[in-house]
Amino acid sequence: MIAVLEATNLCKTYIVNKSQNNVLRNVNLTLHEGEFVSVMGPSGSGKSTLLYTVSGMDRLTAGEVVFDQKSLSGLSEKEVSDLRLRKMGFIFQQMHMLGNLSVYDNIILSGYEALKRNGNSRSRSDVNQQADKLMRKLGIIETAGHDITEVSGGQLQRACICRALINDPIMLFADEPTGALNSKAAQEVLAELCRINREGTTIMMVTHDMKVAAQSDKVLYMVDGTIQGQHILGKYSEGQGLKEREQSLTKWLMEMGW
Ligand SMILES: Nc1ncnc2c1ncn2[C@@H]1O[C@H](COP(=O)(O)OP(=O)(O)OP(=O)(O)O)[C@@H](O)[C@H]1O
Repeated sequence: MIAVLEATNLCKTYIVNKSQNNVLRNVNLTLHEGEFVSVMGPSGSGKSTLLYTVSGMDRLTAGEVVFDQKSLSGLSEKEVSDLRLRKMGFIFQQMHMLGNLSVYDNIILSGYEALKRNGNSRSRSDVNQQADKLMRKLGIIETAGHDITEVSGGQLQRACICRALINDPIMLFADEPTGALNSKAAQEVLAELCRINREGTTIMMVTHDMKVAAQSDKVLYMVDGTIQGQHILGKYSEGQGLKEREQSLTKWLMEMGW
């Protein structure tokens, strides 16, 4: 199996008012191609910080992250930013859509940015076609011209998934992607993530929701800046054995002190 992401002895320390907060303490982590891994744990245990440091959004204090066989610490800020734009996609609970643009324009924006920076073989019309294809696939094509205030939370989060996929990333990073949604919309978004993962995209997702994590392949449990354990569930096929997966995950989470 090929490793897409490898973090070794990862440390992240914040200094606030001269006091040191060791948020990540020697974390080791490997994600292989095609894996769907959830990160759970108590509030403040460092889950989001882990996601931001391994994806190069935040610099490490110590340790190493190798993404797609490149060490992030050996790259300049610009190179890390280019790598994020081309190879990584991001989905957040606070969706961070631009209010003055339509749903469609929000989706194509980073596609155009990648063209501008890299001048690769794609044209604007290829980006437009990709946006169109993704919006149809995720069932939101009718919202293309809408203002972002004119669509439901579930539609907006599906638009965020389209935006994250516009440059065909090899990996998606999702921080509480269902956190702001009702349970029906959350399940729809999760079903899309599972489908995207089955098509080959590696996913790392932070979630507080056991039902959401139960559909990933593996769950990591963080406490106080370290990974305390992992629970392997295997690949989920829609509609199959979800109850048993939820039961086994709940039992394990209880053992971990959740
Ligand atoms: N930019 C920052 N500057 C200073 N401290 C920070 C910063 N970001 C996070 N922290 C601190 O790092 C710790 C871990 O935060 P983080 O958001 O990673 O936890 P989390 O497990 O994702 O929490 P939650 O489940 O509540 O979202 C917290 O103590 C937080 O206050």
